[in-house]
Amino acid sequence: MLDTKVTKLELKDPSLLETRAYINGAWVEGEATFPVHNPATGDLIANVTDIDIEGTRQTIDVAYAAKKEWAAQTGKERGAILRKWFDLMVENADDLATILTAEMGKPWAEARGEILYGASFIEWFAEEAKRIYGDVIPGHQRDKRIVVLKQPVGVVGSITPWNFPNAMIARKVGPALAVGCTFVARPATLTPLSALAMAVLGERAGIPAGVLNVIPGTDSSGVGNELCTNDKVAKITFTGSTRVGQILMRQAAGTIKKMSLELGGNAPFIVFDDADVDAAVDGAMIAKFRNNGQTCVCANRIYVQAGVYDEFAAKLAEKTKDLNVGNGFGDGITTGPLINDAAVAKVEEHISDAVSKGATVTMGGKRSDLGGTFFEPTVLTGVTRDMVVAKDETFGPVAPLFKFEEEDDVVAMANDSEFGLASYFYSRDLARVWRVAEALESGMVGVNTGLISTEVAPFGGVKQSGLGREGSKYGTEDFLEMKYLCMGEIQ
Ligand SMILES: O=CCCCC(=O)O
Repeated sequence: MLDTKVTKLELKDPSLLETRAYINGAWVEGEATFPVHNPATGDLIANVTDIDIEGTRQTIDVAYAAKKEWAAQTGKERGAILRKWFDLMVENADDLATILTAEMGKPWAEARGEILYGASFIEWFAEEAKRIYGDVIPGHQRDKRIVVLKQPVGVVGSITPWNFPNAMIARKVGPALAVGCTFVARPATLTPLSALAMAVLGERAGIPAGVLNVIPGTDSSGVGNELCTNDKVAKITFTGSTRVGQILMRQAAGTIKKMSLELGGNAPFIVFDDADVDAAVDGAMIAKFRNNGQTCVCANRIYVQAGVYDEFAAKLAEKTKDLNVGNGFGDGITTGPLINDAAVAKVEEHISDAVSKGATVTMGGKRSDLGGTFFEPTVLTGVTRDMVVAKDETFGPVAPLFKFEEEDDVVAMANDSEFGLASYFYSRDLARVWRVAEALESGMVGVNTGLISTEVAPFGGVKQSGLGREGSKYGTEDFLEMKYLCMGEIQ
């Protein structure tokens, strides 16, 4: 039962809980609002301004008008503002985490970790702002010199998901603003408050009017379509499902926009006989149960070689017992609720399909006694290729264990997916480490680790997991155009 009375959040700085849209440096109250609820309790946290297609169009105009002046600033000037923004995020990490947990459900400590992770992208790109280098190419004729300039693409439209309401925006807006683009952010309808709180701090950091705009709302497909078809938007950056990514790509084709797409995954996690099994169990716990399994890089298929299968399965089940499911504000909680009923239904379908085809539930397997969308962390053994979990991303706390015999077979099974975002494997054989790392068809490979996300590395996928990379020294490239000057001699 969803509440209709707003529940007050305990914040050191209550002004961070902003419910208005942020457009052209002003806080805009819309005529319509929409409710944001805490998925752990159903409590109403806020009624947020609902920006429609017309409001989106006006915001794009504003961002378009602001782009010339912002691009004219030096990298050092833009970087200084971003650095201030980073400092403010870190200073306010507790409150930002409280807002994040309230709207998304992840445990408060994990939410705080996300805030620092998000902030790290702002810091990284504050530094990169000074390093947008061009090139000088030796001329192809005696009287010619060739110079390559890197210029900001212009207005960036950003569409981000509910599972990382801070970090997914941070790693898009950081590079965009660093190189001189202006930004229109459309946060997920379920989690707009983290994005608005970031904008509050962005304003305090001195981001000029029109450069950063945040337009929450409910008409996701209408606003997405406007961002993708509006001539004034030069680039779309999106994190979300492959299905929606395909729609956006089709819509953006009409105006040939640059696209960065960080889409679905179905990550294999492989444990070879020669692995350190305890380390592999620890890695699997992170890769599988981080954010309650609701992460695009979460391990979705766990392949364990026959010689260590039983040991690994027993140890993983034992560790899973330590997870503590509950309201993310509770002490010692490691695992929050799933985001909504549809997420629970998908998890239940995947488990019942696997069990109907012969899998065994060795841990969890059902809704938690806490009710709502809480679900018991689950381990399944005896999982086979014909089960839905082998093909579909579960996006929930289910660890399905497949048994394999040969390296070639497991690499073939791991690659037997239209997705190619992340993969993980554990082995102590150096030759195998290189062989398997090179053979896996994914943009990122965790070798003897279950956690690969950092601002210093290029995050992104191959195949239908997306286009482009976020973070790292490569992270600015998708926000830049290259222009070459062919310089003739002046006679
Ligand atoms: O769902 C995708 C979120 C990616 C989180 C990360 O950076 O690890």
